[in-house]
Amino acid sequence: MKTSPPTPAAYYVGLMSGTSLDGIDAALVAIAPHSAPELLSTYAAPMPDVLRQQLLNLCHAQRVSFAELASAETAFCELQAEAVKGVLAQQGVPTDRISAVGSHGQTIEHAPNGHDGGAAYTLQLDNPSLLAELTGCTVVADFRRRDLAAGGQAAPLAPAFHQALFSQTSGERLVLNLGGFANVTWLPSDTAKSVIGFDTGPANVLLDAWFSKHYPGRFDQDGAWAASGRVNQTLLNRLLQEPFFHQPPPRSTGRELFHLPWLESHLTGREAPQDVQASLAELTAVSIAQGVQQLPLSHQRITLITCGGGAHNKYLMGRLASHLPNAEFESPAAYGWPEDWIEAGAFAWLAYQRLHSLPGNLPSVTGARGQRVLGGVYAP
Ligand SMILES: Nc1ncnc2c1ncn2[C@@H]1O[C@H](COP(=O)(O)OP(=O)(O)OP(=O)(O)O)[C@@H](O)[C@H]1O
Ligand SMILES: CC(=O)N[C@H]1[C@@H]2OC[C@@H](O2)[C@@H](O)[C@@H]1O[C@H](C)C(=O)O
Repeated sequence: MKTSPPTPAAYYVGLMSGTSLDGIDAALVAIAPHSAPELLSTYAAPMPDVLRQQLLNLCHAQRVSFAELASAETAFCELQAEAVKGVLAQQGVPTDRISAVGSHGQTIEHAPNGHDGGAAYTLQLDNPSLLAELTGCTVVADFRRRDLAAGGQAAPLAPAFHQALFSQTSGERLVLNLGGFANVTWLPSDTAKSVIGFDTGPANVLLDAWFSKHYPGRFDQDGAWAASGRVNQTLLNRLLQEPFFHQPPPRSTGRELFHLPWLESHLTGREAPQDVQASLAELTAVSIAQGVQQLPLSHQRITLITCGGGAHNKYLMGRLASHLPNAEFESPAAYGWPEDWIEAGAFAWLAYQRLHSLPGNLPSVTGARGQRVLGGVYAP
């Protein structure tokens, strides 16, 4: 009997600029049916200070002009094009080998439940038409709004990719993303069961904001400043009263809720700054541990695959280990995916799903009425 040759892998680029606004990550990914996506090369385009400030001004802005919006969007798309060209040059791959670029865009506001009874929305700044023009690649973009239209939270989307990525391995696992916000994915060992995933709350967003208020630089390297402080239990308890932490899934959040003024509204002004930093790290660790405790874990010991920039924060990882004593921490690098590239990889995979008319969301995670094909296609 003749067997047909295996379908060769197609190349996709995933672009992610997360809520930390530290830069645009580009991942070149080889994807073939029935095998785990393979990471071929990576490129990080750092966010220039001017663009970062422009984007921060747009996040939960009360008043903004269309000219400011357009200027930030154009600069953002130019940086995305630089990231696409950078990741291809790294591997010597010509543009015409790329099936599509999956672009997440920059989240500037996320209100999946609406505000004050208004319509639900999630806003990602992006210009896929310009990106197609600048790169000469097919671009897939606007991944979140179809899930929202189907009654979902539009986030987190990465759990579907986590399932695809780790489907070749067996056993119950958790994937934890420590980005600006933290989200957790439960992959059951029994594949007949549904994946569970949700945002647990802030991860780096408040740590970065409080650090930058006191020191030059964007983040507390290895959590050294937090480690020099002591957790203020009264402050921590006050922060944990935020209703988001007590909502059952599906749930997702963003900068519109957790921002510097939110933190400052809980301070008396008498706290030592380093104690506030330690308490913020504790808030992240405790809210993640509380999220994990809600999961229907079938084993006492659990493998926790940790990704996102917060995985480099030694102090935060130590606090997590202390609140999750039964967890065995594993790096996704063991699967060929270093911790900083999973989210960009997710948007390469979502572009693949779109071009093959396959669903991108998991209704068990987002709460959507059903599976949906996510994103729109912009020809080169
Ligand atoms: N060595 C380190 N020590 C402490 N923190 C670090 C270190 N390296 C990275 N980080 C943190 O990781 C953050 C960037 O993480 P990442 O790129 O995963 O976020 P993101 O993609 O913007 O987030 P999100 O998942 O919310 O979209 C930095 O802002 C910083 O807070
Ligand atoms: C609306 C939005 O951009 N949400 C981000 C954010 O960053 C982490 C967490 O909050 C997650 O919900 C999501 O990103 C990842 C890529 C996701 O959708 O899975």
